[in-house]
Amino acid sequence: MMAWSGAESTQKGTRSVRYIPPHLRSFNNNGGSSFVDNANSYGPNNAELAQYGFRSYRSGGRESGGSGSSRGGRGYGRGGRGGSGRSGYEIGRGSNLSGNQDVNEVADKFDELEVLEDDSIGDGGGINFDAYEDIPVETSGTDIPAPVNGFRDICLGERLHDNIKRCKYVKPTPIQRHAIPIAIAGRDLMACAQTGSGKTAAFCFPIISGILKNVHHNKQSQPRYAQTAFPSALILSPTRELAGQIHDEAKKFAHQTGLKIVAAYGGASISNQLRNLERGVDILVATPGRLVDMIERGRVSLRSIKYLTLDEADRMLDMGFEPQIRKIVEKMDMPPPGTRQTMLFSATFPTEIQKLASDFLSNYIFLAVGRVGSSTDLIVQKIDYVEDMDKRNHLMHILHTHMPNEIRGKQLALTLVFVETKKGADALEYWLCMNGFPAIAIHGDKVQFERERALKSFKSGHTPIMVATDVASRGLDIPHVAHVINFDLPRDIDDYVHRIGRTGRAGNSGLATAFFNEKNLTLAKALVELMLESSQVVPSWLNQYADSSTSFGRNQRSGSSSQFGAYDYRSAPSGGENYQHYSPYVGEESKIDAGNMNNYSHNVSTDLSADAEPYVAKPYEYGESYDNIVASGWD
Ligand SMILES: Nc1ncnc2c1ncn2[C@@H]1O[C@H](COP(=O)(O)OP(=O)(O)OP(=O)(O)O)[C@@H](O)[C@H]1O
Repeated sequence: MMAWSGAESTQKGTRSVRYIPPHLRSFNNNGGSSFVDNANSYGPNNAELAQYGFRSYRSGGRESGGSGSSRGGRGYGRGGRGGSGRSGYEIGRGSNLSGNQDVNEVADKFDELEVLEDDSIGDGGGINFDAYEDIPVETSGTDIPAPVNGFRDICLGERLHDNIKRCKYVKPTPIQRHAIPIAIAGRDLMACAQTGSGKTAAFCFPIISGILKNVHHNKQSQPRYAQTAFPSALILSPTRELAGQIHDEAKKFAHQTGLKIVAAYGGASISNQLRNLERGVDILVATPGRLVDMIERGRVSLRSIKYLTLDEADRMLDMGFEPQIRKIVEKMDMPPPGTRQTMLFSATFPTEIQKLASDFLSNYIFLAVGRVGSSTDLIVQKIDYVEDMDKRNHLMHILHTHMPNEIRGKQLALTLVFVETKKGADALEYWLCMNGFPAIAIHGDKVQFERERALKSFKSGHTPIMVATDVASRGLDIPHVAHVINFDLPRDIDDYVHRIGRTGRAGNSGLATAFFNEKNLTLAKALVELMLESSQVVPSWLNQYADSSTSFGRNQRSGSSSQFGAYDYRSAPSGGENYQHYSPYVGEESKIDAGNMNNYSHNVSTDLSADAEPYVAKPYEYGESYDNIVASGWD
């Protein structure tokens, strides 16, 4: 029996208590709510769902003998598992929203897009540049090239300029204004800028432009060994989905240039990827595991690499990925720093990672747009105190409040819910669907086909709620994500920054709600500091938790703070030597309330490392219901 209280109903002769969210209690009087007819139905009624093209999943669940309980996350392999190819709920049929639109359509039809003149696109080409007006920028290093105001101020080549217009990018974002001239000048770069601020273009444009300028030289210098590919540029990403996204973006930027961009990531057919490589490759976008595999098969050589980029660089160099990145960068045949150009990008850059990263760089420039690791003011952050046992109830309340109302453009606003574990993601997805909320889960235990289908279904609005682990926390640029909910808060504030950064992108506003309780105590201080930096209202109870907690705040993490908190570790008096190592994984382990959280397994590595080198950590000894900590879904 669910431990919810509220209105009462009679079921099978016994008095049972069911929960009705306060704001929906009036529905009883109106007679329009499913709450009146159905003791276990908490979702919006069919009429509400139909309005958006959804078919309620609720009745199906009950007919199939569902107890209405939210327990029992196992064995409900709807759709995704076993490959029936359909989710239990069917959404979007006949919808006038963008439900059936293929999300890749725009990329596929790029050819047909007009190259508009600047003044016909409008001021910001869809980006709210006012939001970035006052952002402080700090650069350090020697001989720093000056920033530019417009794309035309840099000689990127006509074809690239045309493609920039096709993308409707009128003005460079601040990170682009500063990073592109630095990269064009051939300098190594460690760049930190807020989520959704255009870092992808900031590293893609100089690479594309640089290869195009040297195309003749590149062709001549490329050894012509059969079957081995010699890319000129390598872009590494921590997740398969992000690699796919960067690949798609780079293809748009390199449209009609003749450059060949190939993606190589795990979970997808290696033979197809190898075939693509055989046709030639200038820019290879890869996840580390699949790349190592290809190199070891002799199908890729890194000896012609002139440009190396690590996107989400701090993630790529943390404990999950670092050995593999070192192998790729230092132990294969890649030219050394100084010979190749290396660029590292992320929204967060803890100092210890900066130190590691400097091994890969030569005389580099450090660039921080905004404070290192800060979140953008465009995201309204809300923190609710919610005990574990109340989380679902509270989530439902929030979804009721927001979901039926919000339409962004022509599409229903999307909600992204982050949970800690893969099983937790499946369990919550199931529970939401059982309660009439169209949800789909994405995590590292799903096969790639399921992951891609989940993402596509979410992006298109077919399934406007996605429950995700950290596999979806970084880099993904999904339009219309209006709300990010941290159902389970991460243990690391940087992960929080990346998660909430799935909304409030490209100058748009967004909302991020987090469920906080005493288990998240170690995050309190950093959370308060982050919120204050981005002008958020901090609840007084959270301030009290922050004051009482002994956790590290952000300043301690970054080792120093300058005017606005940007920080190049080289500028510390001891070159960063006095930095206190901070690991979110050490100390207080998050003990998950298995009773409430339904088949949660505690996994010490975040789900992002599912795309990396097999990483086996010590299992927590919480009892038999917890699995060994072996991340799966390796490349
Ligand atoms: N100059 C520009 N004008 C208009 N839109 C832009 C411009 N630059 C980037 N964008 C758009 O802004 C969005 C965010 O860009 P991008 O995904 O590169 O952000 P990011 O900084 O890499 O974010 P994250 O830190 O989450 O990886 C994308 O939809 C991109 O197309």
